[in-house]
Amino acid sequence: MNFAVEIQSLVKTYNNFKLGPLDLKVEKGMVIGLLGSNGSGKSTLLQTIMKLRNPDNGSIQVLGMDINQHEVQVKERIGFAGGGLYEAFKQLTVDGLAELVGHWYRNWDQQYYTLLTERYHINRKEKFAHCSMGTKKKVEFVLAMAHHPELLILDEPTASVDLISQQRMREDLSQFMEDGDHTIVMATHLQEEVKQLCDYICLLDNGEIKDMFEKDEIQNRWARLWLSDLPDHFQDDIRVWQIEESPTQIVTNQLVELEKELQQQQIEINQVKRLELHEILEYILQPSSNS
Ligand SMILES: Nc1ncnc2c1ncn2[C@@H]1O[C@H](COP(=O)(O)OP(=O)(O)OP(=O)(O)O)[C@@H](O)[C@H]1O
Repeated sequence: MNFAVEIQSLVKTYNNFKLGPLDLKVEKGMVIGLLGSNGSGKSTLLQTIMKLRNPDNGSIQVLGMDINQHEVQVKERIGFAGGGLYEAFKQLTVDGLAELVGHWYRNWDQQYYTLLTERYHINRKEKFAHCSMGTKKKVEFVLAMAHHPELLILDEPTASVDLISQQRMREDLSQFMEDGDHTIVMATHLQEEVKQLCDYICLLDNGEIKDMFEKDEIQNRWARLWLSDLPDHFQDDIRVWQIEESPTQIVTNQLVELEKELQQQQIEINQVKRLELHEILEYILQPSSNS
């Protein structure tokens, strides 16, 4: 299989935090959302993939090449936004930054850069240091897009960005994905972003991958059911994640199978409600009361 990112046994430690050991494979043509609470290690992971942080252990292949051995060739093909990458050059104007960044990439597209700055209402004459937080995020995004990368690595690309620009970014990212060979790995806290863009979700918890799953599949599996009654033996059923009384409700992560069984046992299902993504994530991060 063709992977855009392949990580094996990655470990990165700080004084009070350890990322990994972690294995991750990202198929080409997919959008992977990295989700997890503040401090779970999303930025550390993305920055380590980009070699902005040195891992203690492990190997990272990006677009089929070892990032350590082929850093320049690999980075030519990646668009990265996040991690305060341009703070060191903050005395430059946006146009000045673009000129600098443009020299790093053979595929730099000045016309596309200009079009994007207009689309996002960015004042190209403004010093980067003077740009608002949201504008800085938009500049990072535009610079990442303007050299037509194959892989986008984005760290909360729309955080602090106004709603209209957020929507435009999502549209631009969807368009970016229309070429089947493109891939996005993005850290996000926004449900809207996950809903509109992501194929897979990788859930990080305290530096470890807690789960990785297909977004549509998981949303079909998790539900809350209101029942007329629940026989005792369901208390120990691993498909039943949580039980509540008055009225009798259960949360399941195996809706189809459980519905079938309840019907066979002639237990009346009064209502079925699919869970929102944030509810599902909360359940996954908590141990099941039936496990
Ligand atoms: N340079 C550093 N030195 C020491 N500790 C660090 C450093 N950078 C990050 N950390 C710690 O590593 C942990 C993970 O941080 P990281 O920024 O990767 O989390 P995150 O999942 O991206 O969080 P958020 O959602 O808030 O952006 C945190 O405990 C953080 O304090």
